Parts: sequence; structure tokens; C-alpha cells
Amino acid sequence: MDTILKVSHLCKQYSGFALTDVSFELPKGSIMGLIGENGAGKTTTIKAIIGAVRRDSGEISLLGGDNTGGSALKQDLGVVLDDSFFYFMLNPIEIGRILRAAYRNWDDALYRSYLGRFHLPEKKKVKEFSSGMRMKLAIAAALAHHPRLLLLDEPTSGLDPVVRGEILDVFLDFIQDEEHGILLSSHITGDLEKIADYITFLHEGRVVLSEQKDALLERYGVARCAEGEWAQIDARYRSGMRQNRFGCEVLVNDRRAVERQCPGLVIDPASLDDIMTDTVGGDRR
Ligand SMILES: Nc1ncnc2c1ncn2[C@@H]1O[C@H](COP(=O)(O)OP(=O)(O)OP(=O)(O)O)[C@@H](O)[C@H]1O
Repeated sequence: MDTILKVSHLCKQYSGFALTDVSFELPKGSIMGLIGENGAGKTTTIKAIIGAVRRDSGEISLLGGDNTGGSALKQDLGVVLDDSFFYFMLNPIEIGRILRAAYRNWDDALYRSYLGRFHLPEKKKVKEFSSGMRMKLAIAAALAHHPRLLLLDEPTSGLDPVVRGEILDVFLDFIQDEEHGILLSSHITGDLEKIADYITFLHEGRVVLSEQKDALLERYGVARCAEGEWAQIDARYRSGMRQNRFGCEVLVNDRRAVERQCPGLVIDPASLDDIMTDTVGGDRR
């Protein structure tokens, strides 16, 4: 597998929180969604990848080298962090002038085409932008120097569904180039179901799973059980359980095997939300 990003055994300790043994690989030409509850460690992972957070141990290889490549590496990376700082007193055109000086491959025509595509006023000060407009500006700026790898921390948060759809289309266009890759964190799992090829799920600083999204959604299911019915499902297939008014829902990690084992049981496909909430939140028996 030709990877564009490989994180191996990454550890980072803060007081009260530890990122522990985080490993995953992003193949070229694909999009990975990083999911997990608030405080799971998604931003810390992305910051460690770009070197904004010093790791305690582990290896990070991106774009074929380690992540200490300095400014040469920066040219190939497009980054949007959830606390992206912008020059609030400037307008998008003035910001473009600053970024042109920082990036060898800065493409002013491309930048302005994104400003147009995202309906951003070129001459309005950023301090007068809504949070959604600021996010769109951050994405336009991240794309306009022709990066190969995009690292995006919650790029669609705060955006309405129509704009989210437009941004997802931009990501899908970007990934048409087989040499490109995208790692993005999001709480909007529906967006990831649409565009991600891989999912990495963090919980309390550890990787719960990291695999191909289609395989994951194919494998997992939600069994709708009447009271007591859950016990017939082999314990090794039960990944989580949630009580409801009619009995309980059991998250199963091998739908086909459970269908064979319990032919009468109704098993629906699981969503990423089901997998996240039931794996870490449910009542596990
Ligand atoms: N500079 C820091 N010093 C101490 N603790 C930190 C620091 N940065 C992050 N943390 C802690 O690390 C943990 C993980 O935070 P992180 O921002 O990586 O989570 P997240 O998964 O991105 O959360 P969210 O979905 O809320 O954005 C949190 O408990 C946070 O308080």
C-alpha cells in the first residue's frame, strides 16, 4: 500500500489526558475520517502530525518523509485547524497577498475561484465574516497553494447543509488526483459516510478501530431485541448495547455471523453514529 501519511505508536501525555499508542495509515488517493467524542484526542493527533504539538514517542511519516521537514514539507500540506487564526483586520484579497509570499506554489487564480465558489466577499474584513464564512476562507486558503495532503480539523462544523455539500464536493475533486490524501476530523458522521474511504475512531486517546469505511459498515449491524433476546447473541459479536422502550439494541461486529447464529433476529445496518455511541457509551454485557 502506497501511503501518504503513516502514524505509528504515537504517544502524547498531558495532565489528565494521554494519547496512547495511536497508529493508522492513510493510503494515497483516499480520505480518512477521524472520529471520536469531545476530548478523544483528534485535534492533538492532527497537531502532532504537523509538528505543532511535540510528541513524547512514536513515528510520523508524511509525504514520504518524517514530519520534521520544515518549510519544504509545509509547501505540500494544506491545514485547517478548528482554531485557525486569521488576520481579522484584513480582507481575503489582502490575506492572499500574505500567503502568496509564504507559498512557492500559491495560485492566485485558484484562490479567487474558491472565493467565488464559496460566495466570499473579496473586500470585506474577516472580522465581519460569520464563522461559516471564516471556515470557507480557511479551506480556500489551504487549497490555493496546491498541497498534496490536506489535514482538516472539523472543516464542516458550523456550516449549513448546502455549503457542507459544496465543501465535500471540493474534497472529492481534490482526491481525484491519486497522489493526494485527506485526513479530516468531524463530528458530522453523515459527511464521513458520504466521502471517507477509511475511518479511524479514537476514544479516550486510543484507537478503537481504523479500517475501510465500507467494510466497517458492511460488518457492523444493530440487532433489535425484545427483552432478554440479546443473550442468544454470542458475546464475541456484541460490541455494545442500548436499552429502549421495547427491549434493547445490540451493536454487533459481524452482522452475517449473527444472522447465521440467530436467524429470527432483525439486524439493521449500523451507522457510524451507532458504532461510536454503542461501542463506547452503551451498556456492555
Ligand atoms: N495544550 C494542552 N495542554 C493540556 N491539555 C491539553 C492541551 N491540548 C489539549 N489538551 C487536552 O487533551 C484532550 C484531547 O483534546 P483534543 O482537543 O485533542 O480532543 P478532540 O478529540 O479534538 O476534541 P473535540 O471534539 O472537542 O474538538 C483534552 O482533554 C484536552 O483538554
